[in-house]
Amino acid sequence: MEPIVKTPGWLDWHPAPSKPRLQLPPGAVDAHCHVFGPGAQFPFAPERKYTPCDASKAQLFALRDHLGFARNVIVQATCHGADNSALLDALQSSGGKARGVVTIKRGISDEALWRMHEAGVRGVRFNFVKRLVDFTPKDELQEIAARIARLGWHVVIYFEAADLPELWDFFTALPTTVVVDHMGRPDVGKPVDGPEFALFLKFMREHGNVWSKVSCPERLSLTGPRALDGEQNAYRDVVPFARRVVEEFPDRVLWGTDWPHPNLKDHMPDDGLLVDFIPHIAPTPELQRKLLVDNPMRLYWPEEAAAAAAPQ
Ligand SMILES: O=C(O)c1cc(C(=O)O)oc(=O)c1
Repeated sequence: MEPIVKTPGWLDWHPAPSKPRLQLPPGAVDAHCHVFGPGAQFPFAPERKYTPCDASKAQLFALRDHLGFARNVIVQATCHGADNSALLDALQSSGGKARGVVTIKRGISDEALWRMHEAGVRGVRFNFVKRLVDFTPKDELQEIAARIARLGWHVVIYFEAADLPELWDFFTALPTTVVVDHMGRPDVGKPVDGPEFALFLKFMREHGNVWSKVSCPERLSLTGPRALDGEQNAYRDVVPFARRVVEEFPDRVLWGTDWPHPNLKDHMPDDGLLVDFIPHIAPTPELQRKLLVDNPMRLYWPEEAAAAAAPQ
């Protein structure tokens, strides 16, 4: 087999993340993270736009325990295309502590979908970020959305803020819960009260089925400071955007580490300090509990969330 060569300039995940100062609420969920390979066992997709380092399920579960999370939601990374084997293997090894979001093509059989459901899959990801994927026709995505809606799954969408106007009609016609990755990548150099972010807030306000991950400050920040060397006030330029979303839509927000942080160009954050970013955007224990426990449990482990809410 050919040796696997990482994309030039690739940054590997932080080798020794700190212990967060924030004590996470019991049952906290890291609701956006990935596994990469290992490439020798689960080859990367031929159509991929980058070749990452390996980031295995064991390494992900070790990070979960180190940071104090109880569960993970593993999202199919684009470097694996529509081959979800590494993700499904991770779900099956998680002892019920991980659920997943896959990428699929229209030819998939009902039986394959059902096997994914049994492994813990609860969503599909539609990606519109051009540097990551080739274009998929909207009619194919609509067909997939209609099929997975019947399983009670949701659609995760990844796009950049400038593309929201063009994608609006497609997104607002989706028949499921819709979860936006990384707040739709706002340009945080623009004002939080400006028209671009106002459109995103309107998207959430007018559509009660739209949720947002308030994740990836390390990707969105233009001025830092970086979550390194004990910095407790990292990525200050992202805070007003994420806090606005958390405060206006406290029951429709999720948070995740985004480990192992694909395609970061200038630094790799300390994941412990990323956790310490959370109180800046969700300042009260109640907001933190919704963001980290109640909301992800309702979406990914609804049977447990319902049982916990039922009168004894
Ligand atoms: O911005 C990115 O580069 C990125 C890539 C991927 C992926 O390749 O799946 O996932 C993410 O959540 C973010």
